[in-house]
Amino acid sequence: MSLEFRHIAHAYGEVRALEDISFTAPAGEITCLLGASGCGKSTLLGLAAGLLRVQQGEVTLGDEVLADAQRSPPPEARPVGLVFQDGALFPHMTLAANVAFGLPKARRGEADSWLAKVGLAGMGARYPHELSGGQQQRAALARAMAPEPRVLLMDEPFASVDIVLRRKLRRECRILLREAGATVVLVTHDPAEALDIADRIAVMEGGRIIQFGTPQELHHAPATASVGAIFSGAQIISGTRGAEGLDTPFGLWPLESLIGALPDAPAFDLLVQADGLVPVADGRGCSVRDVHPMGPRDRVLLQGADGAAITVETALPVDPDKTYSVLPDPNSVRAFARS
Ligand SMILES: Nc1ncnc2c1ncn2[C@@H]1O[C@H](COP(=O)(O)OP(=O)(O)OP(=O)(O)O)[C@@H](O)[C@H]1O
Repeated sequence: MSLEFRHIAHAYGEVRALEDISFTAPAGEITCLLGASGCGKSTLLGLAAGLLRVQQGEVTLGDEVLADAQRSPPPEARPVGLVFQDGALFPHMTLAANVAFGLPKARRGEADSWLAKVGLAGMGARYPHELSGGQQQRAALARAMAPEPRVLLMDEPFASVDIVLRRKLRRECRILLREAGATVVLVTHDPAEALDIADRIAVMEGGRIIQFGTPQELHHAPATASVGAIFSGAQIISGTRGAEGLDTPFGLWPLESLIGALPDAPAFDLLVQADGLVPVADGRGCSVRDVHPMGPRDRVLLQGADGAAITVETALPVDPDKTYSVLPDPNSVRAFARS
């Protein structure tokens, strides 16, 4: 059952947190809300969960209105499971009791099998303080999934887990969620996390969605340079229209380096990939600040005369005592008009 947000706007007094948000989290898929702190992710989740009242617009589940300015059922009356950053297990209850808490009496015996699904087989008799942070978060996931809610809302669910375990846990979590067929909306500020787990991503900035799409769609046609920059190795540098191409702090770039045509504007945000750039030792003034060997390639940080920096990943030898310019590969740079 898909969860749809229609023309949602929200303010906390004078602070406008969300402006005309519309998107659909498709049934059985994982949709990530991705954006920097304060962009409105948790507010959006809170409106669907019933932690906040809808002020403007509506949230629908399938054909039914879940909440609008007139209707705001409490969280427990919504067919929605919630998982928060800290798991928030009941500390005085065993894991099995935690998981059984949301189940009808006849189904309470299922708690142990839900714990087994998240890799906590045989741990039902333990208390939350007897578990690691990652195990607590797994238990919280089991508790949220056990009642088989049609929708699962997750706010930074892996944030309190250490980085090594986080990746493992979110990949396992993705498989479990897909198998359960739940419609999931997951909040994160970490682009790598969104790309790792999401079927679709809503990229948010300043209370708005600037692009909604699959990771492939965002990669192939980013709406802004900042959307393109969520991918590893991507970076944004400044450029202006020159007589024979683009003037950048790292040299003159020919128009052939562009993907598509140059927008009609005097100044640009240029989206470039670190492994699509070639360092050229031509004494043009970019100094070498760092050369970091990373296996097959080196990661090189070059600094232009104006202080701007660019990262280049290259298999070519780079001499820290020389100065360079940087040349992009043909068809590798996306130019966005600078507002
Ligand atoms: N209770 C509140 N009272 C006043 N302003 C609030 C309140 N809650 C959130 N805000 C403001 O609303 C905006 C959106 O906040 P929200 O928590 O939804 O963002 P977020 O993207 O989830 O941020 P984070 O990643 O830091 O949790 C921010 O400007 C925030 O300061």
